[in-house]
Amino acid sequence: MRTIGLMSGTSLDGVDAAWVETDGEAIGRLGPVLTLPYDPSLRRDLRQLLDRAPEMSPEDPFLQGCVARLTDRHVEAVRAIGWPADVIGFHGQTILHRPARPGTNAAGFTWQVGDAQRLARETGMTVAHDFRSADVAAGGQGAPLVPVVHAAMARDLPKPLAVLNLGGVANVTWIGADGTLVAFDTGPANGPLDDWLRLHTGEAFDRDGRLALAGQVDGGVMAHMLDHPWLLAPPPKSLDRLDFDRALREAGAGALSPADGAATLVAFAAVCVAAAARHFPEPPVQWLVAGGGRRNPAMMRALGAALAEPVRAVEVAGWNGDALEAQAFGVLAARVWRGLPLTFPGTTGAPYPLPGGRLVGSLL
Ligand SMILES: Nc1ncnc2c1ncn2[C@@H]1O[C@H](COP(=O)(O)OP(=O)(O)OP(=O)(O)O)[C@@H](O)[C@H]1O
Ligand SMILES: CC(=O)N[C@H]1[C@@H]2OC[C@@H](O2)[C@@H](O)[C@@H]1O[C@H](C)C(=O)O
Repeated sequence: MRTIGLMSGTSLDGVDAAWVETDGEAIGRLGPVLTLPYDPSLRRDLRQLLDRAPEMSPEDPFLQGCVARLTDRHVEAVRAIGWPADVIGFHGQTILHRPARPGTNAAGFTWQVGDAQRLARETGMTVAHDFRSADVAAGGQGAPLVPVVHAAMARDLPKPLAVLNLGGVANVTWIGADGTLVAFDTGPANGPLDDWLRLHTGEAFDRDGRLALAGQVDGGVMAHMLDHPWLLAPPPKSLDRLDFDRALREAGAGALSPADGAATLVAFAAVCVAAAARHFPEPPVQWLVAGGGRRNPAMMRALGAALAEPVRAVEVAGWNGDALEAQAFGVLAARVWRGLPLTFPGTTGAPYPLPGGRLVGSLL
């Protein structure tokens, strides 16, 4: 099938789009990729949505305005790709993620916003969307979803392999020699760092890790954060973009200088990844890193120091580390079309390999 994948990630920086030929299992021709950045006002409003989502009704006029603007940007991205597709994979924007916590009875909840019908109508293409809710309803974490695509991409690479995505939140996929998948969110990555930069410098992110590289890691804050139960909790596990904000505040991160705060947030992200490795069945031969965090030398240096194995950007394997998630949602759209499972016991804790997602036709 010809697919276009669209991903608007937790960094809220824009929508990534990619054209992929795939049957949902193997990956064929990879076509154009692009990112359409959000203008500062949409970015600010989406960030506000994250804060307000827990108390927000789906009918809220502010929310609906944001959804229309967000969806229009996705329509533009499909038009800018300019290649025809049989199905679009439309992730939407996660504004709240509260999966069921092991050991509790409360039902899980995950909320991605975006108007799939409008996207289908405007593009004239079929749209696959709502990728996470079936998994959460079945007791899974609803994230991460990309691991099955990581495995397809990595078919010919040496195993065991770890693929790490450094987005707003970081997630890892461990792929064993026999195809076993162990995948989960490792911890915060760029999310708290971006917020820190916005607060102290007005910049959207720490370009090239300059601020973090100028600072010192704070031992007191790190000691506090290393006690966080998240690090030892076994997978499956997944995070909301804001899950660590309170713990970081309580650890005193807010009192640090801008540079020391940035250095400490980077160090904590790396420590979370190192802690994640303890949950792998065996060490990987290498770590392949995707997502915007691989462009941050402070982050890559901290990972290199924290991990025993080589850490490399996914480009060494010929992948595109900016487009990987968008490409994955193209592949996942084909899987929705074919009714193939999206999630597995080893990825989200789904009770069994579980299909998900919904399709909207352009004529509806
Ligand atoms: N040159 C750079 N230097 C430092 N950091 C960078 C650079 N380029 C991108 N980043 C970081 O990467 C982030 C964007 O990463 P990415 O697009 O992978 O996130 P996302 O897909 O939105 O998140 P997620 O994977 O959690 O959904 C930016 O917000 C910034 O923090
Ligand atoms: C709920 C949600 O949107 N989670 C995102 C987020 O961003 C990174 C990490 O946390 C990952 O679990 C997931 O995204 C990727 C695309 C995934 O599902 O594989």
